[in-house]
Formats: sequence, structure tokens, C-alpha cells
Amino acid sequence: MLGYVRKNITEVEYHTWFAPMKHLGVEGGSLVLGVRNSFAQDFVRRQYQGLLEDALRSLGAEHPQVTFQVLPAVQEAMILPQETPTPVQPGPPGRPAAPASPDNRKNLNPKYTFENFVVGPNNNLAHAAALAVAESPGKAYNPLFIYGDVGLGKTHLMHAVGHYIAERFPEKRIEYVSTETFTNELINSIRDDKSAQFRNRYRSVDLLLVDDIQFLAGKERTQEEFFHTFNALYENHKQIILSSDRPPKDIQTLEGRLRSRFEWGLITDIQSPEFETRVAILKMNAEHNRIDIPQDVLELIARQVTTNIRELEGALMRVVAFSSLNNVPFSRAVAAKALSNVFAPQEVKVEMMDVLKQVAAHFNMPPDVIRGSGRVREVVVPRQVAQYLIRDLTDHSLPEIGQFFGRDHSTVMHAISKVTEQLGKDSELTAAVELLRRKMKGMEDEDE
Ligand SMILES: Nc1ncnc2c1ncn2[C@@H]1O[C@H](COP(=O)(O)OP(=O)(O)OP(=O)(O)O)[C@@H](O)[C@H]1O
Repeated sequence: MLGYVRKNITEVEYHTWFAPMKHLGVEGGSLVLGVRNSFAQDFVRRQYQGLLEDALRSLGAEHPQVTFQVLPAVQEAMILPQETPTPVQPGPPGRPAAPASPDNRKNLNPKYTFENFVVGPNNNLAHAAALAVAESPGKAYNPLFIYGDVGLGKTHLMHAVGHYIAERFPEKRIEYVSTETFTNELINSIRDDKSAQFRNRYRSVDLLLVDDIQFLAGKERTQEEFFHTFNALYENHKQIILSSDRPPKDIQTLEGRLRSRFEWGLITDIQSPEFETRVAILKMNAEHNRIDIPQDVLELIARQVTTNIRELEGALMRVVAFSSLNNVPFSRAVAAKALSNVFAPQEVKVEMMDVLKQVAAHFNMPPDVIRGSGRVREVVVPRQVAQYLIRDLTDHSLPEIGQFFGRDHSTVMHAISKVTEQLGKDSELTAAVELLRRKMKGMEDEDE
């Protein structure tokens, strides 16, 4: 809500009226906001009631209602210090406030710990590598390079290593920085004639975490500086962890000497989470926020948001907000409604099992045989076709498909490229794939 409000008013208005507000809960479908005194109550009601209702509407409330309550003095005292700008990454509502961070953790998000990281087939290698590094910094893998798409937990894992080391070795200096900040600080240090301080700062840490290293591309001066920072730390056996949206070889205009250094240690990726992992992440989030939400509702959310965990968490919060603001209990229907404005309404989803069954029927073979370990051509071809079609017709990731067939994701990748290669060349296979695809999409009657 505050995000919405803030976009529509000036910063001064925001800090005067909204930063000190306190969220007191929902009563009879109405959001109750605590304000400091009756003057604030009148003013906010007159000036901003409509805006607040719009904010609720944007979150899915059908009949938004906001009421204001003057806070008792003691509560007011508690909220006054919050008048400073809101923290960069506030935790989801309801989570206990983080303890004041010791200095070596000031840039680490308290939520991003190993305990709060759900391990699944999509991220288990990256997780294991991060743990190994946390246990033996500078020794296990240096640098550790984690890459993957947006919102899949790269920053979370980096911070988890930071927390782990900070707890066990409070004297260690830990620095987390985005490549953008590193670049800006470098530019400022040159402008202000403080290059030496800049260098000392980054070259004297025990653990350096650098996010979004792909942004080094094309920045020659920053690459040069980073190269020296890297060497200084590496030679002193200090741990370096880098994150990126792509592997080093795909970062264009990255100097060869840096690329090769990034490849010295371990490169590990994070894939999109499969369904079970998505449900587990939602479950953990709900428990953290003490929200009692039925499993089937979590499953519906997990089916709607398949690629980005940040969006997955956002979807959960949306469903929670929607049900509390409309004063209705959680249900699949409520969740579907809450998400319908943001995510495309669910099409009839093809499940992996449906595809397998269709392929099995087509090739006249029991589904279990296709999923089994047989290696004769009669089984291998239907298996590859099934994997190809699942990838094509569902949102499942390669590891998910692999798991369904009791194999790893590289086998699935191989199957897909095999079928792709044969399409157009092998007319029997091409016809089978096309027929099955049409059937699965419901364009043709199964019996035809
Ligand atoms: N395995 C996981 N278990 C629990 N939460 C997760 C997991 N992976 C990611 N998250 C959560 O998803 C959100 C996004 O994660 P994070 O910011 O680490 O992504 P990222 O890969 O660094 O994305 P970006 O490329 O946008 O920086 C965070 O709130 C994080 O806590």
C-alpha cells in the first residue's frame, strides 16, 4: 500500500503523514491505521482517504474501507523513530523485527539466511557450494560464482554465507555490494580524490559479496579496479562470491583476464523452482508470518507463479491482503480472484501425467514402462517425445521433468534436442509429435 501511496504524493507528504502511521489490523473488513493525534486523524481522512482506498483497490479489495485510530501515547513513542525513510528491504509484514545488526552485517538482509532458504533440485548445488564456502571461506571454492534468472535466490544465498561467517567469526570484515554501487563509489572516489580509501576498503575485507557482476560489462575503468581488488583478495585467501544473471562466458565485453578469474573457482547455477519447491517456499513464508493458509490454496498460488520467487512471495501477500480486506476466509476461489488481475487467468493446465498418458496410448505402451529404465529404441523414442512435449506444453523446468522421469535435467535436455533434431527429418516422428500436441491442446478429439 505504501508503495502505491508514495508514487502519488510528494516525499514530504509521505514522511509527514504516512511514515509514522501504524498498521493496526483489519476489523470487519476495514483496514485500521494508527495515527499520532486527532489532528493527523482529521487531516489524513480528509486528504488521503481516497488515495488509501485506491491503494487497497490496487491490491484487490473490492470494497475498500479505511478507518483511523489515534494511537495511545506509548505507541506513538514507539513509532516516532520510524519517521526516517523506510528501510530498503522491509521484511514481509508480521515478521519479528530483526535485531540490530552488528557492523559487519550492516548490508545483509536479516531474512536472507540459510535457515530461510528452501533447498530443491533447482538450487541444491548452489546451496551446497554456498554452505561449503561458508564453512571454509577462502578455501573451498574461490571465487564462488552463482548465476541464474531474476528473483531466484542468488542474493539470498550470498547473504546467507555472510550471516553464517559473521556469526562464527565476528571479527571478520564482510562487504556486500552491488556492481552498480561499486561503480558509483569508484567514480565518486576518483572525483573526490579518495581512490586510496576506496581501494583500502575493498581490499581489506575477509569476505566480498558482489551482486549482478554482469553490469561490469563495458565499464573498463571499473573492470580494471575490480581486477586489482580481486587479485589482492584472492592472493590473501579471502573469499569472493559473485552473482550474475549469466555465466562468465556469456558476459559480453568482459576483459579476458577477469573472465578467466571468475572461472577459477566454482560456477554454479540456480534454476526456476519446481512445483514442490514453490509450495515449500510459500509454506515457509506463511509460517514465518503466522498465517494459517490451507495447502490447496498454496498449491494454487504455486501453479500461478512459476518462475520468479519474488513474484511468488508477492502473490501470497496479495492473497492474504485480499482475503483479510474482503473479510473472507482463504479458499482456492478467493486466491484465484485475488491473483486474476495480476496473473493471466489460468488456462486449462496440461499436467505431466496427462502428457505421459497420451504418449503411452499413442505408442501403445504402459506409462510406467516409458518412465522406467528400459533402453531399447521402442521405449527410448516415446520417452524422448514425452519429455519434449512436456517441456513444450507445460511450465515445468528441466529438473522437474527430469525428476518425473527419475533422471537428471541433462538427460531431458538431450531428449529435447534429439527430438528437435529429428523433427522435419523423420516423418513418422514428426506426425506423432504434431498429433499428440494437437490432442493435448484439446484441438482434436482423443478418439479421432
Ligand atoms: N530457495 C529459496 N527459499 C526461500 N526463499 C527464497 C529462495 N530463493 C529465493 N527466495 C526469496 O525470493 C526473493 C528473491 O530472491 P533474491 O533477491 O535472492 O533473488 P536474486 O536471484 O538475487 O534476484 P535478482 O537477480 O533480481 O537480484 C527473496 O525474497 C528471497 O528470500
